[in-house]
Amino acid sequence: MDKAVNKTNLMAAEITLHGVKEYLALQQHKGLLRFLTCGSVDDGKSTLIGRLLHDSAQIYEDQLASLKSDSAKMGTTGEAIDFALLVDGLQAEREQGITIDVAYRYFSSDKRKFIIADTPGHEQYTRNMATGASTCDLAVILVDARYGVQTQTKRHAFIASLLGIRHFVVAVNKMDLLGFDEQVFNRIRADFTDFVKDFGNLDIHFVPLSALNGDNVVERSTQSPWYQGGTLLELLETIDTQRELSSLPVRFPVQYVSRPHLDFRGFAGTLASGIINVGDELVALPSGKRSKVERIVTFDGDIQEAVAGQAVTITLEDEIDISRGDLLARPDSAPAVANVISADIVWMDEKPLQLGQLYDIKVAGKKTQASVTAIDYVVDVNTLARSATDTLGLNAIARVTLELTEDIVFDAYSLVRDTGGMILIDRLSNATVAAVMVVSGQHVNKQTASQFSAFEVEFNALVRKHFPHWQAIDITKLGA
Ligand SMILES: Nc1nc2c(ncn2[C@@H]2O[C@H](COP(=O)(O)OP(=O)(O)OP(=O)(O)O)[C@@H](O)[C@H]2O)c(=O)[nH]1
Repeated sequence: MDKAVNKTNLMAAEITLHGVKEYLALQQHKGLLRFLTCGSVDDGKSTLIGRLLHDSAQIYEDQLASLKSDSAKMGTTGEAIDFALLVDGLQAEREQGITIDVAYRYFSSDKRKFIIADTPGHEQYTRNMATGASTCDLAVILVDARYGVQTQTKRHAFIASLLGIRHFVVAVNKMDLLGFDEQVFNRIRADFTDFVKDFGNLDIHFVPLSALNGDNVVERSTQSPWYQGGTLLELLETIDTQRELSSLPVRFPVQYVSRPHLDFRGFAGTLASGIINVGDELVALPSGKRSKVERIVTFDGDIQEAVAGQAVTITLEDEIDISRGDLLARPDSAPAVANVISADIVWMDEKPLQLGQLYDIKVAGKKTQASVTAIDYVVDVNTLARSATDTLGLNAIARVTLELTEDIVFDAYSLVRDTGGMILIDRLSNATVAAVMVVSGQHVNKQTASQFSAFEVEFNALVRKHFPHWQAIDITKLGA
């Protein structure tokens, strides 16, 4: 007998218990966690996701019936259900060599709603992983207990942390094959912790599990009495990723100006970080004009307080000129402006980066132009070794200097993703060619900076990097 109640039955039971209205209200107010799953081929990612969906009763009756008959047909797991078949769409695509994108799956438990970004683990899919990671708050990194921390594990951890993920769950899978040996688990924990020690302040959890048998996935296992932590689902339900955003400075990128009639002028968007209350003084950037919050309007009516992640429309007491792409912040913690930025980038286009070429750049609803004027270094994603280069190919990760045609309001990506994350777009093909994570920025006097060609700026940067003892000055800072 299956231990999981299937979704149709569970929903019916919950609705009977609470009534339809309460049920819908309950669903609506559950928190949302977006997480990324990554692992190498055969680590058991598909089995784990399938197991998670099944044991948390996310499978409809008809899905379960076809899963049972497919499992019997394939015969890969004997009498048992092959949970990997649940998430096989992606695999089929991979075999056919079709370009893989991120597969998003949705499920919910009593406590939270989840969106899983399931990304392929191969090195050639770095851009897909980066795309998936950019919207996630947590990464589940699968490790096959038999092989421990592998090169791929390190690559995944590096890319996830580069894309701003601070919460990690390392799922040490296939522990059943090693008799749930605590020593194996401890070694993997020590190896992983050692590898990420320079990645900043990370919140890392480790869980020993068997995706195949369901140990410590949703149900607590009797095989690992030495493990005191939560099951994978418990961790996903309880790790707090939201609070951090609310404790950051207020950043409200204006997505559009709402003017349904003459008496209403509101600024709609999603609060990227911080908390806004009615009556708070805000400054509009780049204009620098100030006003106070008059109303915070939502789909469900007015509210007094908006927290990070909420989509709201804000009206101000004064008529000040604000347009799409502008940003609202508190005057005492407003972000800086810059036209020269230092950033980590993931190159996502088949066509290599051209130094000096003008690309469109988009940040928090604002679009302008930028060129990469220097590549400080490119990172080997497998060893993290840095080297010099003058171009970047598909999936390359590098630290670069970008020069923008006008000032933008920005934050470091590590502080606020929405105002520190940008994309570069090819102006002819309109393809997204790079994800940009800002490290720092500065305003450079354009008159002075534009005296120099892109080549001169790049050459100057190379000289400064490789011959620091010459003490060459930074020409981009002249007259700043
Ligand atoms: N013994 C054991 N086998 C497992 C476990 N989890 C997965 N497997 C087996 O490992 C093999 C690979 O599992 P998949 O779920 O297909 O692995 P994957 O990482 O999704 O593989 P790709 O999709 O090819 O990247 C299958 O034969 C699974 O049955 C586990 O916890 N214990």
